[in-house]
Amino acid sequence: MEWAEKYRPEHLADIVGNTSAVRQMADWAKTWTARSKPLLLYGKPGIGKTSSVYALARDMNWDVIELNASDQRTAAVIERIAGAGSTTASLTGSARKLIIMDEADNLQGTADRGGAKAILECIKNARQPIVLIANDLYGLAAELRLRCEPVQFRALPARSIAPRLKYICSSEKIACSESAVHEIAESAEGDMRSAVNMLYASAIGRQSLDGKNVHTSQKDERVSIFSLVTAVFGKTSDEELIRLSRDVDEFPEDIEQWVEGSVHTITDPAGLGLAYRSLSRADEYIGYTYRRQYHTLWRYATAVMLLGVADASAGKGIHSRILPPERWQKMSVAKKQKAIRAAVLSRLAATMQLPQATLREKYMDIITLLVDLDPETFARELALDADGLNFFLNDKSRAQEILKSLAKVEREKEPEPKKKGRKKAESPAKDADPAPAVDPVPKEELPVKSAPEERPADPPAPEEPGRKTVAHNQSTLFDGF
Ligand SMILES: Nc1ncnc2c1ncn2[C@@H]1O[C@H](COP(=O)(O)OP(=O)(O)OP(=O)(O)O)[C@@H](O)[C@H]1O
Repeated sequence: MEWAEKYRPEHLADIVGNTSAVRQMADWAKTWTARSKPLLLYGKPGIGKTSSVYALARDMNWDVIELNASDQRTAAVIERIAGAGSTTASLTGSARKLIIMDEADNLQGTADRGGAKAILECIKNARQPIVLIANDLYGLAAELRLRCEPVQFRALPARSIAPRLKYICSSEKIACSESAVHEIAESAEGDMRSAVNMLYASAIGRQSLDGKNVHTSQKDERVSIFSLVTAVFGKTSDEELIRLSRDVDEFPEDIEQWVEGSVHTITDPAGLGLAYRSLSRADEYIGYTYRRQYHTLWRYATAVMLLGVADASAGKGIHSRILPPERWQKMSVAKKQKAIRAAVLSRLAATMQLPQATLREKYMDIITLLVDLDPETFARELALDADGLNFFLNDKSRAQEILKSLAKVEREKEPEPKKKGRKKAESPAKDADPAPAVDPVPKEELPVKSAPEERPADPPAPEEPGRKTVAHNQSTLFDGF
Protein backbone atom coordinates (compact mmCIF):
# COMPACT_ATOMS: atom_id res chain seq x y z
CA MET A 1 0.00 0.00 0.00
CA GLU A 2 1.34 3.43 -0.82
CA TRP A 3 2.21 5.50 2.21
CA ALA A 4 -0.30 8.27 1.58
CA GLU A 5 -3.02 5.70 2.21
CA LYS A 6 -1.16 3.67 4.82
CA TYR A 7 -0.57 6.78 6.92
CA ARG A 8 -3.97 8.36 6.50
CA PRO A 9 -4.81 9.80 9.94
CA GLU A 10 -7.37 7.70 11.79
CA HIS A 11 -8.52 10.16 14.44
CA LEU A 12 -8.94 13.92 14.48
CA ALA A 13 -6.06 14.09 16.93
CA ASP A 14 -3.77 12.66 14.22
CA ILE A 15 -4.53 15.40 11.71
CA VAL A 16 -1.50 17.62 11.23
CA GLY A 17 -2.14 21.37 11.34
CA ASN A 18 -5.45 23.12 10.66
CA THR A 19 -6.26 22.96 14.36
CA SER A 20 -9.06 25.50 14.30
CA ALA A 21 -10.75 23.74 11.37
CA VAL A 22 -10.51 20.44 13.22
CA ARG A 23 -11.89 22.00 16.41
CA GLN A 24 -14.76 23.53 14.46
CA MET A 25 -15.61 20.11 13.02
CA ALA A 26 -15.53 18.41 16.42
CA ASP A 27 -17.76 21.11 17.99
CA TRP A 28 -20.22 20.84 15.11
CA ALA A 29 -20.44 17.08 15.49
CA LYS A 30 -20.89 17.17 19.27
CA THR A 31 -23.72 19.65 19.08
CA TRP A 32 -25.28 18.41 15.86
CA THR A 33 -29.07 18.48 15.58
CA ALA A 34 -31.32 18.15 12.55
CA ARG A 35 -31.36 21.94 12.42
CA SER A 36 -27.57 22.27 12.07
CA LYS A 37 -26.14 23.47 8.80
CA PRO A 38 -23.99 21.01 6.83
CA LEU A 39 -20.27 21.62 6.93
CA LEU A 40 -18.50 22.74 3.82
CA LEU A 41 -14.78 21.91 3.96
CA TYR A 42 -12.74 23.73 1.39
CA GLY A 43 -9.09 24.18 0.54
CA LYS A 44 -6.45 22.96 -1.86
CA PRO A 45 -5.89 19.24 -2.49
CA GLY A 46 -3.89 16.98 -0.20
CA ILE A 47 -4.17 18.88 3.06
CA GLY A 48 -6.43 16.56 5.01
CA LYS A 49 -10.04 17.48 4.24
CA THR A 50 -11.21 13.98 3.38
CA SER A 51 -9.09 12.38 6.11
CA SER A 52 -10.58 14.74 8.70
CA VAL A 53 -14.14 13.82 7.81
CA TYR A 54 -13.45 10.11 8.12
CA ALA A 55 -11.55 10.68 11.34
CA LEU A 56 -14.48 12.66 12.70
CA ALA A 57 -16.90 9.86 11.85
CA ARG A 58 -14.65 7.35 13.57
CA ASP A 59 -14.31 9.53 16.67
CA MET A 60 -18.07 10.00 16.82
CA ASN A 61 -18.83 6.36 16.01
CA TRP A 62 -20.92 7.45 13.04
CA ASP A 63 -21.34 5.43 9.88
CA VAL A 64 -20.21 7.03 6.65
CA ILE A 65 -21.94 7.20 3.31
CA GLU A 66 -19.86 8.77 0.59
CA LEU A 67 -21.59 10.07 -2.52
CA ASN A 68 -18.73 10.57 -4.86
CA ALA A 69 -19.55 9.37 -8.33
CA SER A 70 -21.77 11.87 -10.01
CA ASP A 71 -24.24 9.20 -11.01
CA GLN A 72 -24.93 8.55 -7.36
CA ARG A 73 -25.92 12.10 -6.71
CA THR A 74 -29.33 12.03 -8.24
CA ALA A 75 -32.23 13.58 -6.42
CA ALA A 76 -33.68 10.14 -5.62
CA VAL A 77 -30.51 8.71 -4.09
CA ILE A 78 -29.84 11.77 -1.99
CA GLU A 79 -33.39 11.91 -0.77
CA ARG A 80 -33.37 8.24 0.18
CA ILE A 81 -30.13 8.51 2.13
CA ALA A 82 -30.39 11.90 3.70
CA GLY A 83 -33.99 12.93 3.40
CA ALA A 84 -36.70 13.06 6.00
CA GLY A 85 -37.21 9.28 5.91
CA SER A 86 -33.63 8.43 6.71
CA THR A 87 -33.72 8.51 10.46
CA THR A 88 -33.43 4.78 11.01
CA ALA A 89 -30.36 3.42 12.74
CA SER A 90 -27.80 1.59 10.63
CA LEU A 91 -26.82 -2.06 10.75
CA THR A 92 -23.90 -1.34 13.06
CA GLY A 93 -26.26 0.26 15.51
CA SER A 94 -24.89 3.73 14.96
CA ALA A 95 -27.65 6.27 15.20
CA ARG A 96 -26.06 8.60 12.67
CA LYS A 97 -24.88 8.34 9.13
CA LEU A 98 -22.44 11.00 8.09
CA ILE A 99 -23.03 11.81 4.46
CA ILE A 100 -19.95 12.97 2.58
CA MET A 101 -20.18 14.68 -0.76
CA ASP A 102 -16.74 15.13 -2.22
CA GLU A 103 -16.02 17.41 -5.17
CA ALA A 104 -19.05 19.50 -4.34
CA ASP A 105 -17.65 22.24 -6.56
CA ASN A 106 -18.09 19.91 -9.53
CA LEU A 107 -21.82 19.77 -9.38
CA GLN A 108 -22.58 21.88 -12.40
CA GLY A 109 -23.07 20.16 -15.72
CA THR A 110 -24.90 17.17 -16.94
CA ALA A 111 -23.12 14.52 -14.92
CA ASP A 112 -24.80 15.40 -11.68
CA ARG A 113 -28.21 15.61 -13.32
CA GLY A 114 -30.46 17.14 -10.75
CA GLY A 115 -27.70 16.69 -8.18
CA ALA A 116 -27.11 20.35 -7.33
CA LYS A 117 -30.80 20.97 -6.91
CA ALA A 118 -31.23 17.75 -4.98
CA ILE A 119 -28.39 18.61 -2.63
CA LEU A 120 -29.97 21.96 -1.98
CA GLU A 121 -33.33 20.41 -1.21
CA CYS A 122 -31.76 17.71 0.89
CA ILE A 123 -29.78 20.21 2.89
CA LYS A 124 -32.98 21.99 3.81
CA ASN A 125 -34.66 18.82 5.07
CA ALA A 126 -31.79 16.53 6.03
CA ARG A 127 -32.10 14.37 9.09
CA GLN A 128 -28.49 13.24 8.95
CA PRO A 129 -25.23 15.16 9.27
CA ILE A 130 -23.76 16.16 5.92
CA VAL A 131 -20.27 17.30 4.98
CA LEU A 132 -19.48 18.76 1.58
CA ILE A 133 -15.88 18.93 0.37
CA ALA A 134 -14.63 21.32 -2.28
CA ASN A 135 -11.40 22.84 -3.51
CA ASP A 136 -12.90 26.15 -4.54
CA LEU A 137 -15.41 27.73 -2.24
CA TYR A 138 -16.65 29.86 -5.11
CA GLY A 139 -17.07 26.87 -7.38
CA LEU A 140 -20.30 26.18 -5.52
CA ALA A 141 -23.59 27.82 -6.37
CA ALA A 142 -24.14 30.74 -4.00
CA GLU A 143 -27.40 29.28 -2.73
CA LEU A 144 -25.68 26.07 -1.75
CA ARG A 145 -22.71 27.84 -0.23
CA LEU A 146 -24.87 30.04 1.95
CA ARG A 147 -26.69 27.08 3.41
CA CYS A 148 -23.48 25.53 4.71
CA GLU A 149 -21.09 26.31 7.51
CA PRO A 150 -17.73 26.88 5.80
CA VAL A 151 -14.58 25.35 7.27
CA GLN A 152 -11.38 26.52 5.68
CA PHE A 153 -8.43 24.17 5.38
CA ARG A 154 -5.13 25.88 4.73
CA ALA A 155 -2.00 24.65 3.03
CA LEU A 156 0.39 23.21 5.62
CA PRO A 157 3.65 24.97 6.44
CA ALA A 158 6.80 22.96 5.77
CA ARG A 159 7.53 22.96 9.52
CA SER A 160 4.30 20.99 10.08
CA ILE A 161 4.92 18.59 7.24
CA ALA A 162 8.48 17.69 8.26
CA PRO A 163 7.64 15.92 11.58
CA ARG A 164 5.04 13.77 9.82
CA LEU A 165 7.63 12.71 7.26
CA LYS A 166 10.06 11.85 10.06
CA TYR A 167 7.35 9.85 11.81
CA ILE A 168 6.70 7.85 8.64
CA CYS A 169 10.41 7.22 8.16
CA SER A 170 10.80 5.97 11.69
CA SER A 171 7.73 3.70 11.36
CA GLU A 172 9.26 2.30 8.16
CA LYS A 173 12.65 2.00 9.89
CA ILE A 174 14.36 4.29 7.41
CA ALA A 175 17.12 6.60 8.62
CA CYS A 176 16.30 9.94 7.12
CA SER A 177 18.53 13.02 7.04
CA GLU A 178 17.28 16.46 8.08
CA SER A 179 18.17 17.83 4.66
CA ALA A 180 16.08 15.22 2.82
CA VAL A 181 13.04 15.84 5.01
CA HIS A 182 13.49 19.57 4.66
CA GLU A 183 13.76 19.41 0.88
CA ILE A 184 10.62 17.32 0.51
CA ALA A 185 8.62 19.39 3.00
CA GLU A 186 9.56 22.59 1.19
CA SER A 187 8.88 21.40 -2.32
CA ALA A 188 5.45 20.02 -1.39
CA GLU A 189 4.21 23.62 -1.11
CA GLY A 190 1.73 22.88 1.64
CA ASP A 191 0.36 19.64 0.19
CA MET A 192 0.86 16.76 2.64
CA ARG A 193 -0.24 14.09 0.17
CA SER A 194 2.33 15.30 -2.28
CA ALA A 195 5.01 15.30 0.43
CA VAL A 196 4.18 11.74 1.48
CA ASN A 197 4.19 10.62 -2.15
CA MET A 198 7.59 12.23 -2.72
CA LEU A 199 8.92 10.55 0.40
CA TYR A 200 7.58 7.22 -0.81
CA ALA A 201 9.14 7.63 -4.27
CA SER A 202 12.48 8.59 -2.73
CA ALA A 203 12.70 6.19 0.18
CA ILE A 204 10.92 3.01 -0.77
CA GLY A 205 13.31 0.05 -0.72
CA ARG A 206 16.04 2.03 1.09
CA GLN A 207 17.32 1.87 4.62
CA SER A 208 18.49 5.44 4.67
CA LEU A 209 17.59 8.59 2.81
CA ASP A 210 19.63 11.72 2.30
CA GLY A 211 19.30 14.84 0.16
CA LYS A 212 20.78 13.31 -2.97
CA ASN A 213 18.18 10.51 -3.16
CA VAL A 214 15.22 12.84 -2.99
CA HIS A 215 12.85 12.82 -5.96
CA THR A 216 10.62 15.81 -5.97
CA SER A 217 9.25 15.18 -9.46
CA GLN A 218 6.33 13.22 -7.98
CA LYS A 219 4.64 16.49 -7.34
CA ASP A 220 1.95 17.12 -9.93
CA GLU A 221 -0.05 19.87 -8.41
CA ARG A 222 -3.03 21.25 -10.23
CA VAL A 223 -3.67 24.93 -9.93
CA SER A 224 -7.29 26.01 -9.92
CA ILE A 225 -8.49 28.46 -12.51
CA PHE A 226 -9.54 30.75 -9.67
CA SER A 227 -5.97 30.96 -8.39
CA LEU A 228 -4.71 31.69 -11.87
CA VAL A 229 -7.22 34.47 -12.54
CA THR A 230 -6.53 35.97 -9.11
CA ALA A 231 -2.81 35.88 -9.85
CA VAL A 232 -3.27 37.59 -13.23
CA PHE A 233 -4.95 40.56 -11.62
CA GLY A 234 -2.71 40.57 -8.56
CA LYS A 235 0.93 41.40 -8.05
CA THR A 236 2.45 38.29 -9.58
CA SER A 237 5.74 38.01 -11.43
CA ASP A 238 5.74 37.01 -15.10
CA GLU A 239 7.64 33.80 -14.33
CA GLU A 240 5.13 32.81 -11.68
CA LEU A 241 2.21 33.46 -14.03
CA ILE A 242 3.72 31.24 -16.68
CA ARG A 243 4.35 28.52 -14.11
CA LEU A 244 0.78 28.70 -12.85
CA SER A 245 -0.59 28.58 -16.39
CA ARG A 246 1.27 25.32 -16.98
CA ASP A 247 -0.22 23.75 -13.88
CA VAL A 248 -3.79 24.76 -14.50
CA ASP A 249 -5.87 22.04 -16.06
CA GLU A 250 -7.67 24.17 -18.65
CA PHE A 251 -7.35 24.81 -22.36
CA PRO A 252 -5.96 28.22 -23.41
CA GLU A 253 -9.28 29.26 -24.91
CA ASP A 254 -11.02 28.44 -21.65
CA ILE A 255 -8.42 30.35 -19.66
CA GLU A 256 -9.00 33.22 -22.05
CA GLN A 257 -12.70 33.25 -21.28
CA TRP A 258 -12.15 33.15 -17.54
CA VAL A 259 -9.69 36.03 -17.74
CA GLU A 260 -11.96 37.98 -20.05
CA GLY A 261 -14.79 37.50 -17.55
CA SER A 262 -12.87 39.60 -15.02
CA VAL A 263 -11.35 42.19 -17.34
CA HIS A 264 -14.12 44.66 -16.53
CA THR A 265 -12.48 45.22 -13.14
CA ILE A 266 -9.78 47.27 -14.91
CA THR A 267 -11.15 50.77 -14.67
CA ASP A 268 -8.41 52.73 -16.41
CA PRO A 269 -9.42 53.03 -20.14
CA ALA A 270 -5.84 52.70 -21.42
CA GLY A 271 -5.36 49.58 -19.31
CA LEU A 272 -8.65 48.14 -20.53
CA GLY A 273 -7.59 48.71 -24.13
CA LEU A 274 -4.31 46.95 -23.53
CA ALA A 275 -6.08 44.02 -21.85
CA TYR A 276 -8.46 43.53 -24.77
CA ARG A 277 -5.61 43.84 -27.27
CA SER A 278 -3.75 41.06 -25.47
CA LEU A 279 -6.85 38.88 -25.37
CA SER A 280 -7.54 39.36 -29.06
CA ARG A 281 -3.93 38.61 -29.96
CA ALA A 282 -4.18 35.41 -27.88
CA ASP A 283 -7.39 34.61 -29.70
CA GLU A 284 -5.58 34.86 -33.03
CA TYR A 285 -2.95 32.40 -31.84
CA ILE A 286 -5.59 30.01 -30.60
CA GLY A 287 -7.51 30.15 -33.88
CA TYR A 288 -4.30 29.59 -35.79
CA THR A 289 -3.49 26.61 -33.56
CA TYR A 290 -6.69 24.86 -34.56
CA ARG A 291 -6.55 25.83 -38.21
CA ARG A 292 -2.97 24.66 -38.65
CA GLN A 293 -2.91 22.05 -35.92
CA TYR A 294 0.22 23.74 -34.66
CA HIS A 295 -0.16 23.26 -30.92
CA THR A 296 3.07 24.98 -29.96
CA LEU A 297 1.19 28.23 -30.39
CA TRP A 298 -0.97 27.42 -27.40
CA ARG A 299 1.97 28.41 -25.25
CA TYR A 300 2.28 31.82 -26.94
CA ALA A 301 -1.44 32.37 -26.68
CA THR A 302 -1.37 31.80 -22.94
CA ALA A 303 1.71 33.95 -22.40
CA VAL A 304 0.42 36.86 -24.48
CA MET A 305 -2.93 36.89 -22.75
CA LEU A 306 -1.77 36.45 -19.17
CA LEU A 307 1.20 38.79 -19.24
CA GLY A 308 -0.70 41.39 -21.27
CA VAL A 309 -3.70 41.45 -18.97
CA ALA A 310 -1.47 41.37 -15.89
CA ASP A 311 0.37 44.43 -17.22
CA ALA A 312 -2.90 46.17 -17.95
CA SER A 313 -4.32 45.53 -14.50
CA ALA A 314 -1.12 46.73 -12.80
CA GLY A 315 -1.64 44.40 -9.84
CA LYS A 316 -4.75 46.18 -8.61
CA GLY A 317 -6.59 42.94 -7.88
CA ILE A 318 -10.16 41.82 -8.60
CA HIS A 319 -12.94 43.53 -6.69
CA SER A 320 -15.79 41.27 -7.70
CA ARG A 321 -16.44 37.56 -7.80
CA ILE A 322 -14.71 35.46 -10.41
CA LEU A 323 -17.48 33.84 -12.41
CA PRO A 324 -17.44 31.11 -15.03
CA PRO A 325 -17.68 32.62 -18.49
CA GLU A 326 -21.32 33.31 -19.28
CA ARG A 327 -20.79 32.57 -22.93
CA TRP A 328 -20.22 28.91 -22.12
CA GLN A 329 -23.86 28.30 -21.50
CA LYS A 330 -24.73 29.69 -24.90
CA MET A 331 -22.00 28.14 -26.96
CA SER A 332 -23.14 24.61 -27.53
CA VAL A 333 -20.85 24.22 -30.53
CA ALA A 334 -17.84 25.21 -28.50
CA LYS A 335 -18.98 22.85 -25.80
CA LYS A 336 -19.04 20.01 -28.28
CA GLN A 337 -15.52 20.86 -29.41
CA LYS A 338 -14.44 20.96 -25.81
CA ALA A 339 -15.98 17.58 -25.13
CA ILE A 340 -14.23 16.10 -28.17
CA ARG A 341 -10.87 17.46 -27.08
CA ALA A 342 -11.38 16.30 -23.54
CA ALA A 343 -12.35 12.78 -24.67
CA VAL A 344 -9.37 12.51 -27.01
CA LEU A 345 -6.98 13.81 -24.40
CA SER A 346 -8.26 11.53 -21.71
CA ARG A 347 -7.81 8.49 -23.98
CA LEU A 348 -4.33 9.57 -24.90
CA ALA A 349 -3.49 10.25 -21.27
CA ALA A 350 -4.69 6.78 -20.27
CA THR A 351 -2.79 5.14 -23.11
CA MET A 352 0.43 7.03 -22.56
CA GLN A 353 0.03 7.12 -18.79
CA LEU A 354 0.79 10.83 -18.69
CA PRO A 355 -1.10 13.73 -17.11
CA GLN A 356 -3.27 15.55 -19.62
CA ALA A 357 -1.48 18.83 -18.94
CA THR A 358 1.88 17.29 -19.87
CA LEU A 359 0.40 15.85 -23.03
CA ARG A 360 -1.00 19.20 -24.06
CA GLU A 361 2.14 21.08 -23.23
CA LYS A 362 4.73 18.79 -24.71
CA TYR A 363 3.43 16.13 -27.00
CA MET A 364 0.44 17.39 -28.98
CA ASP A 365 2.45 18.43 -32.01
CA ILE A 366 4.35 15.21 -32.29
CA ILE A 367 1.20 13.15 -31.73
CA THR A 368 -0.63 15.15 -34.41
CA LEU A 369 2.23 14.42 -36.77
CA LEU A 370 2.16 10.72 -35.92
CA VAL A 371 -1.59 10.53 -36.40
CA ASP A 372 -1.21 12.22 -39.76
CA LEU A 373 1.31 9.57 -40.80
CA ASP A 374 -0.72 6.61 -39.65
CA PRO A 375 -4.28 7.65 -38.91
CA GLU A 376 -5.68 4.12 -39.25
CA THR A 377 -3.64 2.75 -36.36
CA PHE A 378 -4.46 5.68 -34.10
CA ALA A 379 -8.14 5.56 -34.96
CA ARG A 380 -8.25 1.86 -34.23
CA GLU A 381 -6.14 1.81 -31.09
CA LEU A 382 -7.76 4.86 -29.51
CA ALA A 383 -11.21 3.87 -30.77
CA LEU A 384 -11.62 7.34 -32.25
CA ASP A 385 -14.81 8.37 -33.94
CA ALA A 386 -14.96 10.83 -36.84
CA ASP A 387 -14.84 13.86 -34.57
CA GLY A 388 -11.96 12.47 -32.56
CA LEU A 389 -9.91 11.68 -35.65
CA ASN A 390 -10.76 15.03 -37.16
CA PHE A 391 -9.36 16.68 -34.04
CA PHE A 392 -5.93 15.63 -35.27
CA LEU A 393 -6.38 15.63 -39.02
CA ASN A 394 -8.43 18.80 -39.32
CA ASP A 395 -10.03 17.25 -42.39
CA LYS A 396 -13.45 15.82 -41.79
CA SER A 397 -13.89 14.01 -45.09
CA ARG A 398 -10.48 12.33 -44.77
CA ALA A 399 -11.37 11.25 -41.23
CA GLN A 400 -14.67 9.80 -42.43
CA GLU A 401 -13.02 7.97 -45.34
CA ILE A 402 -10.47 6.41 -43.00
CA LEU A 403 -13.11 5.26 -40.57
CA LYS A 404 -15.21 3.82 -43.40
CA SER A 405 -12.33 1.76 -44.66
CA LEU A 406 -11.51 0.62 -41.12
CA ALA A 407 -15.11 -0.43 -40.60
CA LYS A 408 -14.96 -2.37 -43.86
CA VAL A 409 -11.86 -4.20 -42.74
CA GLU A 410 -13.54 -5.00 -39.44
CA ARG A 411 -16.60 -6.36 -41.22
CA GLU A 412 -14.48 -8.55 -43.42
CA LYS A 413 -12.80 -9.96 -40.36
CA GLU A 414 -16.13 -10.93 -38.83
CA PRO A 415 -16.76 -14.71 -38.80
CA GLU A 416 -18.85 -16.31 -41.57
CA PRO A 417 -22.58 -16.46 -40.79
CA LYS A 418 -23.80 -19.82 -39.48
CA LYS A 419 -24.83 -22.42 -42.06
CA LYS A 420 -28.49 -22.93 -42.95
CA GLY A 421 -30.35 -25.62 -41.06
CA ARG A 422 -29.04 -25.05 -37.58
CA LYS A 423 -31.60 -26.12 -35.08
CA LYS A 424 -31.76 -23.30 -32.64
CA ALA A 425 -30.09 -19.94 -32.42
CA GLU A 426 -27.52 -19.93 -29.66
CA SER A 427 -27.96 -17.10 -27.28
CA PRO A 428 -25.25 -14.51 -27.97
CA ALA A 429 -22.49 -14.02 -25.46
CA LYS A 430 -23.06 -11.07 -23.16
CA ASP A 431 -20.45 -8.84 -24.76
CA ALA A 432 -20.79 -10.13 -28.29
CA ASP A 433 -21.18 -7.73 -31.18
CA PRO A 434 -24.91 -7.63 -31.81
CA ALA A 435 -24.48 -7.02 -35.57
CA PRO A 436 -25.46 -10.43 -37.02
CA ALA A 437 -28.76 -10.56 -35.11
CA VAL A 438 -30.51 -11.18 -38.46
CA ASP A 439 -28.75 -13.82 -40.55
CA PRO A 440 -27.62 -12.56 -43.91
CA VAL A 441 -28.58 -14.74 -46.90
CA PRO A 442 -26.53 -17.90 -46.54
CA LYS A 443 -23.89 -18.39 -49.26
CA GLU A 444 -25.56 -21.55 -50.59
CA GLU A 445 -28.70 -19.63 -51.46
CA LEU A 446 -27.03 -17.11 -53.71
CA PRO A 447 -28.45 -17.49 -57.24
CA VAL A 448 -25.24 -18.30 -59.09
CA LYS A 449 -21.70 -19.06 -58.11
CA SER A 450 -20.32 -15.62 -58.12
CA ALA A 451 -16.72 -14.70 -58.44
CA PRO A 452 -15.45 -12.67 -55.51
CA GLU A 453 -15.51 -9.42 -57.47
CA GLU A 454 -19.20 -9.99 -58.36
CA ARG A 455 -20.15 -10.11 -54.74
CA PRO A 456 -23.00 -7.71 -53.92
CA ALA A 457 -21.67 -4.36 -52.89
CA ASP A 458 -21.01 -3.83 -49.22
CA PRO A 459 -23.82 -2.12 -47.37
CA PRO A 460 -23.15 1.54 -46.70
CA ALA A 461 -20.94 2.14 -43.70
CA PRO A 462 -22.70 3.18 -40.51
CA GLU A 463 -22.54 6.87 -39.77
CA GLU A 464 -19.92 6.77 -37.06
CA PRO A 465 -18.13 3.50 -37.54
CA GLY A 466 -15.26 4.59 -35.34
CA ARG A 467 -17.37 4.02 -32.29
CA LYS A 468 -17.35 0.30 -32.98
CA THR A 469 -13.65 -0.06 -33.51
CA VAL A 470 -11.71 -2.30 -31.19
CA ALA A 471 -10.70 -1.13 -27.76
CA HIS A 472 -7.35 0.55 -27.53
CA ASN A 473 -4.29 -1.46 -26.83
CA GLN A 474 -1.88 0.35 -24.63
CA SER A 475 1.06 -1.86 -25.46
CA THR A 476 1.28 -1.21 -29.21
CA LEU A 477 0.37 2.40 -29.87
CA PHE A 478 3.34 4.18 -28.44
CA ASP A 479 5.92 1.42 -28.65
CA GLY A 480 9.25 3.15 -28.77
CA PHE A 481 7.70 6.56 -28.28
N1 LIG B 1 -3.35 17.26 7.67
C1 LIG B 1 -2.87 16.03 7.42
N2 LIG B 1 -2.36 15.29 8.39
C2 LIG B 1 -1.85 14.07 8.14
N3 LIG B 1 -1.86 13.50 6.92
C3 LIG B 1 -2.35 14.20 5.89
C4 LIG B 1 -2.89 15.49 6.10
N4 LIG B 1 -3.33 15.96 4.92
C5 LIG B 1 -3.09 15.01 4.02
N5 LIG B 1 -2.48 13.94 4.61
C6 LIG B 1 -2.00 12.76 3.86
O1 LIG B 1 -2.41 12.92 2.51
C7 LIG B 1 -3.37 11.93 2.13
C8 LIG B 1 -4.50 12.61 1.38
O2 LIG B 1 -5.19 13.49 2.23
P1 LIG B 1 -6.72 13.87 2.04
O3 LIG B 1 -7.37 12.89 1.10
O4 LIG B 1 -7.33 14.01 3.37
O5 LIG B 1 -6.57 15.26 1.34
P2 LIG B 1 -7.71 16.20 0.78
O6 LIG B 1 -7.47 17.55 1.33
O7 LIG B 1 -9.05 15.60 1.02
O8 LIG B 1 -7.37 16.19 -0.78
P3 LIG B 1 -8.39 16.22 -2.04
O9 LIG B 1 -9.00 17.57 -2.08
O10 LIG B 1 -7.47 15.96 -3.21
O11 LIG B 1 -9.36 15.09 -1.83
C9 LIG B 1 -3.80 11.27 3.43
O12 LIG B 1 -4.08 9.90 3.23
C10 LIG B 1 -2.62 11.47 4.34
O13 LIG B 1 -1.68 10.44 4.13
